[in-house]
Amino acid sequence: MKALRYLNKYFLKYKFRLLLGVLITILSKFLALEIPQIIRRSLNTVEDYQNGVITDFEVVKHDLLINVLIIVGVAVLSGFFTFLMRQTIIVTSRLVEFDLKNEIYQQYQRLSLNFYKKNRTGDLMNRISEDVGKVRMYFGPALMYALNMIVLFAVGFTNMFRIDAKLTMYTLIPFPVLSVSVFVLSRVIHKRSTIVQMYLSKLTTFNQEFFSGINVVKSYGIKETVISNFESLANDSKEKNIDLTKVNALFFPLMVLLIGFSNLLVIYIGGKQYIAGEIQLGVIAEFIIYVNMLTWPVAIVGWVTSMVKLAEVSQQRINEFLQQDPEIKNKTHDSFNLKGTVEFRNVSLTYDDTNITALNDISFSIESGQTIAILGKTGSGKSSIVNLVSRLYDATEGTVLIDGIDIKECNLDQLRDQTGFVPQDPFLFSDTIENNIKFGKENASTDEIENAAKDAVVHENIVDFKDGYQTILGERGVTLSGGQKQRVSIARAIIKDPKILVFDDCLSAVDTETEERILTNLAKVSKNKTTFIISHRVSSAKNADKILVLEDGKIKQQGSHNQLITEKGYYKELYSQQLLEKEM
Ligand SMILES: Nc1ncnc2c1ncn2[C@@H]1O[C@H](COP(=O)(O)OP(=O)(O)OP(=O)(O)O)[C@@H](O)[C@H]1O
Repeated sequence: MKALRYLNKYFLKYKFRLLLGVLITILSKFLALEIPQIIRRSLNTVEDYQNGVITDFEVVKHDLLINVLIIVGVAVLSGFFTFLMRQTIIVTSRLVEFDLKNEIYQQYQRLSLNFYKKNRTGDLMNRISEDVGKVRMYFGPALMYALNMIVLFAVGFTNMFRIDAKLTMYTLIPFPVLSVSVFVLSRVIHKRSTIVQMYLSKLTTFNQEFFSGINVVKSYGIKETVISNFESLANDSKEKNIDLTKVNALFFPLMVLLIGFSNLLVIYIGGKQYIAGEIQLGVIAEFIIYVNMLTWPVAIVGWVTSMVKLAEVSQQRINEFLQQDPEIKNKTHDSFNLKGTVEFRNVSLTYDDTNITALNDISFSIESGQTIAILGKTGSGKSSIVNLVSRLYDATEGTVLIDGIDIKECNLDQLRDQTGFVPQDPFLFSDTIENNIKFGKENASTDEIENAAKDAVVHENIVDFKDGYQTILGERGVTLSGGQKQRVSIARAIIKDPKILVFDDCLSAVDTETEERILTNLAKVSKNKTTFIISHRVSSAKNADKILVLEDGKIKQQGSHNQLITEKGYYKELYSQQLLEKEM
């Protein structure tokens, strides 16, 4: 129950609604328990008439009519209260579900990139859907049934004892057997449903990865392997579901058997008492109704226990995420006027999941408004530098300074707000091109959008589409080429008009002519902006104020284009090689 304590704040938040629900439940059960008593009275009246205690048939008829009307009235009222009970308690559980989902989603937004690398997407989705669903069952149905049971028991048994203590004792004989067997069954059900849940998670993750990697699956012709892997996973899942169904199937017959046994006892013992003249016929009828009314709540004890247990496991899984502190914390919300000077002072970065040292004692600086190009072989650490500038990661050693202030002391939201980042592998949402660009500036005008697209040299491509800027991308619509995607995401960064612009190898998929045009536009757009350009091409770097050449996480060369082409090393080699390619 420890994990579920987390939810107490929601009990407090919705206390009035819940309290109302509790009152309504009590009232509805009180009403429902009136019915057996009225039936007892009716049968007793009939018996009294047969025995000559009541002689006037009209009195009997009148009594019976009144009782029937009361039963109908009570049933309607009890139904109405049951409706209200659901409206209060179940609706509250839906509100809690909504709050909890939002809370988890907000936490997902706060958590750092490392968190997403450590946890699989299927698992992240399951916690926000399946697990929250289980927790809702604790808040809604479990609470409602538990309340139902308590009221039915308290009132029902009091009534029974008051009428006939001996018959009540006999009637109760099967109840302990019932509760123990239900409890044992529920435990087995609980264990098996946890396994079923685990397999469901595995299937979700498998499918999610399959859909994301559909291109690879198709192009590598590994359809058969994927189908067979899916089949084997689905088969395991089916086996586990059948295991669960088997115990579930035992549940109902067991209930019917025990209810039948209790009924038999009432009829046998009650019958003997009736023959002995100790009770009237109506009491037997009343008891039979009680037995049927009370057996289900006993069975539900086990069900509720298992619901609470499942909710506990789920809440524990949710808490694991909710209680995780983001690795990248925003220490301050003080606003600052970002100018864009960036300095790396003896910075090293080791990714803690892979233990790879991507950067090793890096020092350089760049003034506000300047452009820096970073070149180097693949894996040399280029992206890692810009990851630190956007504070997607924190340096393991050394300091990154923005405007002379340690980046960890800067307002993170503002820093990211003032940074336009075009990643190596751009991501576009399944939305219109316009909205994908506007993502950089929500209230951008049509002119601003078009200008950004023109600067990114993608406007001509967009207007060629039938729906122009309203063209839907992704799963539901058009698939852009790699180069078009890169340029739409460049437009998204440009429209943001940030202080720091980062282009992480985002011109790799465009031809050199388009690259030239984009670079010319960027030179204009990035005036007064600090710009990072990561590239494998000298053409992207040559106009930069400063060029860094990285090798194995270290700065090998540093300087301007004119300096570096005279220096022996990677840059000169690359320059000569690319010059040769151009001439050929
Ligand atoms: N998020 C990460 N987590 C763990 N290791 C990483 C991560 N990003 C990069 N690395 C590792 O750090 C090293 C440097 O990678 P980085 O992406 O900075 O190189 P790069 O020069 O940008 O390469 P490329 O030109 O191929 O994009 C590589 O060995 C890579 O495997």
